[in-house]
Amino acid sequence: MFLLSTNQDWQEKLREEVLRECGMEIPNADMLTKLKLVNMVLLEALRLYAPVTYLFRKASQDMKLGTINLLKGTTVGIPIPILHRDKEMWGPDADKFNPLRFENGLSKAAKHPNALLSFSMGPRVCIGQNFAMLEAKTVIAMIIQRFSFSISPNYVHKPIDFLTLQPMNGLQIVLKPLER
Ligand code: HEM
Repeated sequence: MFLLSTNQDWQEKLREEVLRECGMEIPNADMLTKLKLVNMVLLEALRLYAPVTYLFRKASQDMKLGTINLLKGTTVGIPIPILHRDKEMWGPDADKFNPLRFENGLSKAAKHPNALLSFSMGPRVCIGQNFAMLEAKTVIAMIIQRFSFSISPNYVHKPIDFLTLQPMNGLQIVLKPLER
């Protein structure tokens, strides 16, 4: 909602897509798979503001990680926001909101196919990721069908890691009902 409020052009593109694929209906599974732009915007939001900011792993044995020697029992913290804004990995516009980077799919968006770590990866990957994406797509689609929205002048941009990443003083959005 924050990124669509501050990028009105994308809000309008998403509204066109949602109204084309769903009309004013509650989106069903078939419709949701057709919401490509909504998906791209959600992936870009998960890149710029990953809700889980750190992954922690413990070395189960002595090992070499790249050039670093890790002793058994060492805890490694993986700072997702730093990796998600790495210009070498994502390109010079890594700090910018650019959903088009996901145009050719998740694995082609960055130099490494698994660069997006919002849901982690490997054996402990988030088991709720497909559900979370479907839920978010449905909610965004249903809001965008009914309202245009912008950020309130009272909003102060202070993302804070409080178990998950959140806006420190809330996210004040101004909603305007769309006439249909
Ligand atoms: C945007 C929403 C979500 C995000 C960003 C997210 C992110 C993550 C991340 C990063 C992990 C790995 C944590 C780690 O290994 O340290 C994880 C694990 C997990 N997530 Fe999610 N998650 C989301 C939604 C959900 C939902 C909706 C469910 C359940 C319906 C769920 C269930 C789980 C479970 C059970 C694990 C543990 C998997 C394991 O360790 O084997 N998540 N999630």
